[in-house]
Amino acid sequence: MAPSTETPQAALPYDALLLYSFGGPNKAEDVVPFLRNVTAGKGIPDSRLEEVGEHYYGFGGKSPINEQNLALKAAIEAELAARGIELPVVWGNRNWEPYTRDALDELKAMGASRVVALVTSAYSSYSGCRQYREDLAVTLQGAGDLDEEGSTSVQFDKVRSYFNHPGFAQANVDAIVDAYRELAARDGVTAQDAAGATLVFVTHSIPDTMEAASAVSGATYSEQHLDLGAVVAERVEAELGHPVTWTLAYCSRSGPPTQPWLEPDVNDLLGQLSEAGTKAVVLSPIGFVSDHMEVAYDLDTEALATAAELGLAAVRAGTVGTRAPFVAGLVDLVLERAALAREEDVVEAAVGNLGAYRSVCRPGCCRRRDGEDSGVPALCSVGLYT
Ligand SMILES: CC1=C(CCC(=O)O)c2cc3nc(cc4[nH]c(cc5[nH]c(cc1n2)c(C)c5CCC(=O)O)c(CCC(=O)O)c4C)C(CCC(=O)O)=C3C
Ligand SMILES: [Fe+2]
Repeated sequence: MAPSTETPQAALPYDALLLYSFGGPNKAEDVVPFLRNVTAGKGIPDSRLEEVGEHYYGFGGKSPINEQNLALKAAIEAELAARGIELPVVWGNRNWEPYTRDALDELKAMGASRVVALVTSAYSSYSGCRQYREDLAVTLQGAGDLDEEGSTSVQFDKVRSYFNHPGFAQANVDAIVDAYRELAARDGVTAQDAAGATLVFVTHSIPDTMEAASAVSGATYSEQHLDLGAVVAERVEAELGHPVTWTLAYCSRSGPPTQPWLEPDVNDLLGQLSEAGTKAVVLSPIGFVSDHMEVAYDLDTEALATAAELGLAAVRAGTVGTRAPFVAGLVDLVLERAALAREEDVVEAAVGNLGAYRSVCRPGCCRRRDGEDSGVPALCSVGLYT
């Protein structure tokens, strides 16, 4: 943890931090209502929903995501306390309890009037940016806390997309280096095979239309991953002391088969690597911040089984979770957002070539489809319907 160099007021003008996440079911009875919340109006085929339901039932109907968010909340609170910063943290989710509305009620009960929101998605696309900003606006609207001019009884600002923040990058480097060491220590894996393992970054696939629309934020969703991947791979090489071949693959595709989504799927990619003579892989879920169901099922269950069938030695690297560089980085980002709100000059730290993302979203940022005006309001941009 960083030494206490801040003042208790370092987070002003904010009264509270909203840790804003996806949510997931806690028990078998929650699964269907949760999936209904996630997919309302999204045109996902029933067959896909039944299949995803089975992924959850295979884990007793309980997603690990809620406990992981509580752990992250505790880690952020500890980091704030260690730096002597006074800022209460409230947790809310788009798709399950505690809902965004529960968090809003809690914030109002505390008397909070300015809140900084931190979403548990590192990259900029509809799913990781605008969909949260819309949910916030619609929730405030439903509570009678937002008028047509965009005035709110509680004012929300958002921490920028942080995929290229140094803390997120470093926590991923550390997790990948650990994974290479685990691979080298594994029975039956030669030192040469472990050193030659291909580094496969994995992220959530999105429809091509969503990928195209994400360009408004500065670079597309996939380009953001490639930019970070280059930095992370270079640091991994430096730490391991040998070259590393890396690539990017996708998981968790849904939607009808006729709709193009980002490829290659991680399972297909493993097949291609194996055919080309690769003996070992490290799978790094850099698209996710914790080991939730998309990681526990799509990677640990499915992709590791594919690797085993192919005879590939494979280790799945950890997500950033509550690793110290990540948590410290999140607190740095909150303080950066506060300094921007106070209109102070700040250094917005970023690795790679894309530069720091905007804290106030550009008009048209991260729509579901290019040029589409859904008519849904969204907060944390220059206008309510921009
Ligand atoms: C980019 C992205 C992230 C990464 C960024 C981030 O981490 O936020 C992410 C995370 C997550 N996605 C999750 C779960 C689901 N996502 C679904 C569906 C979809 N995700 C999409 C995108 C993303 N999703 C998209 C474009 C769809 C299609 C529908 C739509 O256009 O919105 C569906 C419906 C069924 C299915 O088709 O899989 C489920 C159940 C969980 C919770 C896991 C748990 O419970 O532990 C988490 C963290
Ligand atoms: Fe998802």
